[in-house]
Amino acid sequence: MTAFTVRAPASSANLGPGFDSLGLSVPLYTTLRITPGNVTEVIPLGPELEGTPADESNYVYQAMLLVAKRTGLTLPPARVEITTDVPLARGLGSSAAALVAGIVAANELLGNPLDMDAVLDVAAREEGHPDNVAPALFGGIVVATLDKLGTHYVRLDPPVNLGVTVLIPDFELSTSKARAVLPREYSRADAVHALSHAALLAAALSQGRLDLLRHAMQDYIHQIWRAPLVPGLSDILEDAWRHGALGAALSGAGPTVLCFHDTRESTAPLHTYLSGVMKKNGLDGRVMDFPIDTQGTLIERDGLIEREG
Ligand SMILES: Nc1ncnc2c1ncn2[C@@H]1O[C@H](COP(=O)(O)OP(=O)(O)OP(=O)(O)O)[C@@H](O)[C@H]1O
Ligand SMILES: N[C@@H](CCO)C(=O)O
Repeated sequence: MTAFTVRAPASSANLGPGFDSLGLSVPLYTTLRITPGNVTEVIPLGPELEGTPADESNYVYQAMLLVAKRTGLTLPPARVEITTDVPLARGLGSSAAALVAGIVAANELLGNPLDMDAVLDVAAREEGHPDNVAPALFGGIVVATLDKLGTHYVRLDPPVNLGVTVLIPDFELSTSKARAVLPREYSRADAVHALSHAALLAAALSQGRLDLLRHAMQDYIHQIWRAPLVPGLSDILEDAWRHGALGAALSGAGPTVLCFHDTRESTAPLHTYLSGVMKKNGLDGRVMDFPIDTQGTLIERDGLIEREG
């Protein structure tokens, strides 16, 4: 078998009330170069991956082993080079990109025993929720559920004129720490608020109703509990619309904050506002605009790009 490359995108999960069930794909990428050979080598490259293991305990290789476990097949030896421009532990799905890239690479190495729905199910079960792995695999916006019957999803093409602006603070917040602050139980009023807003948000995104995003993205399930971990978050959720945002949310488990914008409008006022919030809170970081990635995970072999999903 010849060498091949797998590229999986970053993602932003939850989008406010769609906790553990709604996410979109962001065009920053984790890339694996897989070269079949006589020995297995795992080689993380670049500053973002400094400190990640250069052996089979690396999360990417552990993801590859999940396919061997699911199928009962043995992974052939290969050199696995890993690069990424997804910032780690910032709420942009770095672990999901690594997981999906590893699973897709192992599936390819083994002759594709798993179809894409099975790839998603392996990834969602490992991550514990499908809201990052589904958009990382399929691109676009994905609504997904995970339960004992399997992983079910609907992929939406992003509405025209919808872009994202992300504020990526210069500090890490692990998903496990940001989940530990959440309550174990919620009231019926909170449950009804969450499911009605998540349903409205999914419907609004599917119909291109950008006017509804700000209202539909209200959330009391996770953002209020996580706000103390993310200086400035409460202000941004309250005020970003005054500076051109169509809606705002904590991205995944944070600390990145995501705003939707209309691509026909300048995002300069939003950038000025978000940079000001960071400064006021003594934070460094980046504010960046992105389209929503629509390609998801791709395999490239001999210059030919194959669509996964
Ligand atoms: N390319 C990679 N190679 C090896 N390990 C990685 C890679 N990408 C992510 N990881 C592991 O995943 C951890 C980050 O996962 P975590 O779930 O805390 O945050 P995230 O996935 O970036 O954010 P979120 O889930 O909130 O969107 C890193 O600290 C690292 O251990
Ligand atoms: N839905 C997850 C996404 C982060 O992995 C959370 O908010 O904890």
